Amino acid sequence: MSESIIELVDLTKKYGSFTAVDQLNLTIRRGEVFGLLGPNGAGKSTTILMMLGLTEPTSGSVRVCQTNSAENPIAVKRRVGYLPEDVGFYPDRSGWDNLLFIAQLNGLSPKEAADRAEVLLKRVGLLEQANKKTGAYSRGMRQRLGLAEVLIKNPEVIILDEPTSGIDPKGVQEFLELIVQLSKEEGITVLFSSHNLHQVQQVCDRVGIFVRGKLIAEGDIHRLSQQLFANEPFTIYAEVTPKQTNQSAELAKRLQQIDGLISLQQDGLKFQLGCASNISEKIAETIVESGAGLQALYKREHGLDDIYNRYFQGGGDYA
Ligand SMILES: Nc1ncnc2c1ncn2[C@@H]1O[C@H](COP(=O)(O)OP(=O)(O)OP(=O)(O)O)[C@@H](O)[C@H]1O
Repeated sequence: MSESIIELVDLTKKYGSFTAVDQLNLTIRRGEVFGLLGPNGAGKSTTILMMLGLTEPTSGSVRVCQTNSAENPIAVKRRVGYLPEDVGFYPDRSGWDNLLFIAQLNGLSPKEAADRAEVLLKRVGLLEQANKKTGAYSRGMRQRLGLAEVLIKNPEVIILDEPTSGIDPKGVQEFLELIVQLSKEEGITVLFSSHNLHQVQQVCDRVGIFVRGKLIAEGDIHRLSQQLFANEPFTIYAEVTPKQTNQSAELAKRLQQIDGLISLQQDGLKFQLGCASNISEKIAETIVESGAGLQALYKREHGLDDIYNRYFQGGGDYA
């Protein structure tokens, strides 16, 4: 197992009597893409600010790249790149000028800065628009330039806070692909904070579900799914065309008698069957024997949206 690069131990942040982050324990390993997932106000940004040493924990500790962020924020800042939700640029200067300025602030010589800026603008797909003023950049272009700025100091970790909000679907896809590439090809650890389940599911190796300052679940999606849906690991979907009236009600009764069927939901001609094992064959047989037409039958693994919804079922506990 690779070394841990972010370690939070009993990390707590209070604003007066309000607890924004509540005894958080989390370890993120080098090279992982970790998704911090949670609704608005869950405490994601506060946790990120503590990782960066930009706000002090009330208690507990946070170490990033083996450095205590509260005690030595400058050392952490040198090794960690942070892309906030909205990056500020000089709007009447070009992308190239903005990037060069950041490179020089990070101590690169003019030659190093120019060389690195060219590599990074190419990497984020902005080389052709490098001379355009950033005031005329789209939201997607701004985020890609922001990523280039973050990468200029060769960080070991990048922290992205809602990086794709407001970008069009194609731009989102390109941005997500870039993140995966950075992680896989350059071994950069990525912390991706978002409330977009599908994006997190697409790029993250592991996720942490965060609600009201607490981490209520953590792990890879497959394992979380196994934990939560232990009794019904399979969901099988069937679509039928009844050939007689009332046939679908009759079919529902028959399906309910199949061994291994745990739950059945019906929406018109569509059935959703929670099953203890893969009983697709038996389901198909039952439908055909009932005389109804079988239009479609497919099995789906539980995804992050099922996991998230399951945690929020009965809401009061978590939401
Ligand atoms: N400086 C502050 N003073 C008082 N309360 C704060 C402060 N900063 C954050 N909070 C509160 O702490 C809670 C967590 O906020 P935080 O911004 O960390 O959540 P989040 O998960 O990042 O949400 P979002 O996705 O909306 O940014 C919220 O209830 C917020 O109102």
